[in-house]
Amino acid sequence: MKPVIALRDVGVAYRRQAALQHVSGVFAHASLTAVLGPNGAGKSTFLKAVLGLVPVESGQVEIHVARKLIAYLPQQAEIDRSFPISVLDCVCLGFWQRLGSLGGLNSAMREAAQDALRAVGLQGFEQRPLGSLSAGQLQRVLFARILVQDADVILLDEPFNAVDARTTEDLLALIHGWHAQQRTVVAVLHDHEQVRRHFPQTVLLARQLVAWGETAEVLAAANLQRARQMPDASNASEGGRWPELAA
Ligand SMILES: Nc1ncnc2c1ncn2[C@@H]1O[C@H](COP(=O)(O)OP(=O)(O)OP(=O)(O)O)[C@@H](O)[C@H]1O
Repeated sequence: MKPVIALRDVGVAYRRQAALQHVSGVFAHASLTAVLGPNGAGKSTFLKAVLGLVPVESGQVEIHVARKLIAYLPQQAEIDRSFPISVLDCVCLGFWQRLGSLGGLNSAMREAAQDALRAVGLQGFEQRPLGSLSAGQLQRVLFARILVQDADVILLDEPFNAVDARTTEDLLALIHGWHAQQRTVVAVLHDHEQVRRHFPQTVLLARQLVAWGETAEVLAAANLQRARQMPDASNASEGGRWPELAA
């Protein structure tokens, strides 16, 4: 399979403190990959390094797709929900990279944004201010924005955080839809069982790369044990899944 993104011995540091070291691997075209690891393992940093949002201190990130064809969903905590914008306008931001700063929205785009809101179950929410939404509704809006973005590569940072089971199922269905359309999807997640069920490939991080490949092999007990031994990994992720599954 054609590589879309390749990392070669990538390292990232914040104020000289290493957050990621020696990460090498390839995302193949149309792959569906989870990024797992304990809190502080460098998962968000990994996505940001791929996107060029943090400088790599060593190694290289090779991107074999136009930057405007990469969509990114940051963690909800990084999104300014007080920004005075309607739900429809927020979805329309997904067109921005195609339009550039001077392009205008046309009626076809507004219709596509409405279709996207329908697809995520938020018909009728068009004029609601973003700040009035629940966490799950906001995540649906952000998925609608990715739908209109029509990206080849989609990077999601903890897309199911603070989202209920029903919304998670709906959003997982969208992810499977993107995968079926031959898009390359990478998601930072915490729920190992969910990863085993839905994500064929996994990157397991613990400040360094523990393993990258087929999910069943990556999530072998020995690898989970190695990830757990990362300094500070005792702060078990979501429901204590690290100790429970690594045993
Ligand atoms: N902007 C920053 N400045 C300084 N240190 C940072 C910054 N961002 C992250 N770090 C540190 O880098 C390390 C990796 O952080 P990162 O957010 O990538 O981990 P993570 O695996 O995504 O964690 P979590 O599961 O808690 O979201 C942590 O020790 C974190 O404190």
